[in-house]
Amino acid sequence: MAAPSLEDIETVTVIGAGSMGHGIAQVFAMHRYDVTLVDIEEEPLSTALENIEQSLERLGEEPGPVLDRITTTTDRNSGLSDTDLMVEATPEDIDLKRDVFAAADEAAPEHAILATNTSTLPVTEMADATDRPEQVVGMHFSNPVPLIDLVEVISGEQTSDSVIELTVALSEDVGKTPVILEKDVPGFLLNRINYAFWSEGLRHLDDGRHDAEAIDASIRRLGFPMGPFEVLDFAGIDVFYMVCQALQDRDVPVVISETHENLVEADAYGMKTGEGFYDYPSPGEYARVDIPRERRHEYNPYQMIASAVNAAAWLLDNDVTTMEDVDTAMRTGMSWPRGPLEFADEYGIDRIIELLERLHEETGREQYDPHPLLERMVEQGRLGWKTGEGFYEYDHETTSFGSVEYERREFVARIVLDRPDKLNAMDESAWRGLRAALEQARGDDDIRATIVEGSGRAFSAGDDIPEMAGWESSDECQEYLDEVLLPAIKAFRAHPKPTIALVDGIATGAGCELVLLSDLAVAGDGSRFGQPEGTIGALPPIWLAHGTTSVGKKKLLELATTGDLFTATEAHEMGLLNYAVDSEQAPDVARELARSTTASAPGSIESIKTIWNGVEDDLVDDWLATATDELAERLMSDEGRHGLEAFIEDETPRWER
Ligand SMILES: C/C=C/C(=O)SCCNC(=O)CCNC(=O)[C@H](O)C(C)(C)COP(=O)(O)OP(=O)(O)OC[C@H]1O[C@@H](n2cnc3c(N)ncnc32)[C@H](O)[C@@H]1OP(=O)(O)O
Repeated sequence: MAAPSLEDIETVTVIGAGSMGHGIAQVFAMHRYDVTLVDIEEEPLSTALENIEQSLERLGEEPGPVLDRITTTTDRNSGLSDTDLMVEATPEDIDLKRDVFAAADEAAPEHAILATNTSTLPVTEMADATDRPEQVVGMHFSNPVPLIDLVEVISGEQTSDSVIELTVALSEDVGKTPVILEKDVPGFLLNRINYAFWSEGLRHLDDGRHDAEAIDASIRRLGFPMGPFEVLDFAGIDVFYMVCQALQDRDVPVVISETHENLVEADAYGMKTGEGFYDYPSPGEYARVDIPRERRHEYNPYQMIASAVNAAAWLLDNDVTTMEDVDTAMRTGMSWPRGPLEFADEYGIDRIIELLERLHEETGREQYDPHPLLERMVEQGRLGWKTGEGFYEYDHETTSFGSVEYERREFVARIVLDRPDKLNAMDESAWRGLRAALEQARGDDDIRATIVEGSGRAFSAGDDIPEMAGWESSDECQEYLDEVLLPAIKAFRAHPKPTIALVDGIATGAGCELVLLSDLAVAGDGSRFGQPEGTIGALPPIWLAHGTTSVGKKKLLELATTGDLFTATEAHEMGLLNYAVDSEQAPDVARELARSTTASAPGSIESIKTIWNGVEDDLVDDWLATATDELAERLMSDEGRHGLEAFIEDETPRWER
């Protein structure tokens, strides 16, 4: 039988007055529908009405007209006799649900649609209990129903297309965002991805490598309003336990973590019991957990994202749902700032696979075995932002400026110093290339931040020493400084967008000075910094003129006079870096920093930079000019000649007075 049209649906019967049931009743009643709420006893029904009233008041809605549209009854058959749509919201017990569906099939009019709000059980098995399987559909709301807009619309094996269409229209009519699951797979979309995501976090609590705070801090870092353990505490650790069991029952390879088991055994379900991963003031009383921000780089949150992406790939490759619906569901239903596939494209599909392979090797768990869909994407060059196509398509542009590569990745300009065999030493072509690349980024209104990095094992080892050794007079040196190096430095400082130095390796001499002059800087933990110019008979002009705005005098002079290399941790401690993180995470932390700056108005950022440069110029006065004059002298001195020659000959210079 053809499904009724949206206009034909006027009465809705909700079976079960628990937290989901009363929320569903409220939402339909708020949108023109006459609702009958059914439960086996009076008490849950009166509690449900009280809860609906309170919820409406909190939403600033007048309760009267909405409550007037809700009738309650303990007589299921009479509640169904005149219904256009049943939404079943009873406990997650397949036998119970099949009973409800069989009874509804008897009691409800022939045209009525029978929907289940199950979060995990097979819609098809409920449909089988009726003689109208084509009119049985999954309509999975999210808790709290009045606040979370997602509805998973699930097709059972025989659900008709017109019933799916109608369920989508109904969801939209009550202000919800529907996503469609063409197949009735265990966990549907949300819980399948939630399991993949949360279980990767939970695993670490068992082995003690990371704690809940560190993992929550790292996920918040990506823009999530709450970390996974805060969410589990809020939603109910027991509820997720039931989801895990239901997935297991339906042969999904699920590993329930020991920590999870222990919490459930101890009745520590989270906020509702006052205790879970965190403690709460009293049972049922929510207090936002204080997660220390400084712990946000301890764990790599992309491990959880990668696990979620793998689960999403399974859904896509099995034609269960669409890319857009995966991302919409996680954004709308779980408050992800971006969907898993959007995250994957940004991170790089090749890197997602690398992470998964490592996790698979570490755990042997099937959930981490990279899905063939991801492998096919890599074979096709669909790596995400970096190739202009991943799950989605992007505007992508690459240009070479001599040994400097320019790449536009969404809102970020990526400038790569690319002379890896010379540790990205800055010769004339590199300085000119840097300047041209900055110009390109400057002219692109869509670019909101510029990341400068090096290819290979260095950021940059500094100015090109053989090139410097080729200068024959101070004037030649001065001319180079005035026409090549200083204009590039000036363009770097005056760049209107935030500049972020991303270091993963060596940053010495002018390389270290570029880090000093960048607005923000992130380095991998294996990086080494230094100002060794004195050891080749030269001096570091920018370090001396600008250094004290970041580094104290004693440290600045110690490093300039000894040429000692120092670590990323030391660089961070002395104020040269915003973050020193493990190398694997460094590019992501730099990109996240770039994204964070997009919260500020581009004009404000430009003003902020202008003012800071002015303050620094006042402090620096004309010392940079003095330092470059001095450098030109030094390089032409006997010391300078000897030092440069010694480097080229790979000898230790001998300094005599
Ligand atoms: C005003 C002045 C400003 C300045 O910036 S002056 C330059 C200041 N910088 C320096 O003095 C650092 C010079 N480089 C080094 O001391 C060493 O490198 C490092 C300690 C940074 C790394 O040492 P290791 O890991 O052993 O690498 P490797 O074999 O020395 O270098 C690999 C290749 O890179 C070339 N290279 C390194 N730095 C420079 C440079 N600044 N200018 C030109 N080439 C450089 C080398 O020569 C070599 O090349 P090949 O393999 O052909 O021998």
